[in-house]
Amino acid sequence: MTTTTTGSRALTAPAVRAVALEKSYGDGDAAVRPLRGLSIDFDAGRFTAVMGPSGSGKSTLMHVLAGLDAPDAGQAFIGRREITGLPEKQLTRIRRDHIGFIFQAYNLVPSMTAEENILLPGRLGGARADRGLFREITGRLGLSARLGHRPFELSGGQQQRVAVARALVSRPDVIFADEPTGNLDQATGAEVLGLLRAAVDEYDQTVIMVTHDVQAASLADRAVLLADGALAGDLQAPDAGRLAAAMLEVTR
Ligand SMILES: Nc1ncnc2c1ncn2[C@@H]1O[C@H](COP(=O)(O)OP(=O)(O)OP(=O)(O)O)[C@@H](O)[C@H]1O
Repeated sequence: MTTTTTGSRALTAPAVRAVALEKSYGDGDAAVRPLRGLSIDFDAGRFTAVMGPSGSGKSTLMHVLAGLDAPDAGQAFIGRREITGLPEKQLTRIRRDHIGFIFQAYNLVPSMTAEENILLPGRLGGARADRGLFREITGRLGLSARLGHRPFELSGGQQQRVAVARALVSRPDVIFADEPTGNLDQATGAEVLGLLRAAVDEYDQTVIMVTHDVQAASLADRAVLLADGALAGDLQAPDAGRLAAAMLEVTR
């Protein structure tokens, strides 16, 4: 495995940390508790898959760790920095400078072209995009001919690829990906997973990816399993067979 460190990376291990996170929605009989005292560390420069049954709290965890949603109790850290309770302005800066997101709702700006959407995080931060990297990533994702299109002119899968490119071009310390291959054909999905793997191996970034796909998760260095808002499994160098067995165990 080749690992090139950038030298300027501000984060030290763990890159992301959750401490006793609690989150619930609604009241009384309608209440759901997607996070129930969840604690977990994600080491820097590693690719971790997050698996678990539907409703086990995976997306909620990602939103809380990325500072997009506040927990009811507990703490979330990006590097050494606690993000829980930070004012929105500081959270925005941390997200812009350190985090890339590939979420199920792609959050593309409707009035902007694919190219403008991809370059948006860098523009907000005043950083100049690396054009070579931009061309490589959009080329590998099959977006070169679509860069002038706005989101409504793109298919769901193309919009998802724009969101993937946007999360990668600014080379953030941490990439949170929630089902990043959900809408893609097998070949494009494999390309996305390859880019995420390369972000870790070649650029020392940290990737945390929610997936239901044991094949996709087997490309990760580690897989954690959630059940009922708590940690139910933790596998190093997971293979698809062990993952399928572990998933069966937690869905029982
Ligand atoms: N904003 C919200 N308001 C109310 N309930 C919510 C909200 N977000 C999530 N939930 C509920 O919290 C629970 C956990 O949801 P979450 O999306 O974290 O699960 P998940 O493991 O990602 O599921 P899936 O694999 O189906 O995407 C679910 O019961 C869901 O309906």
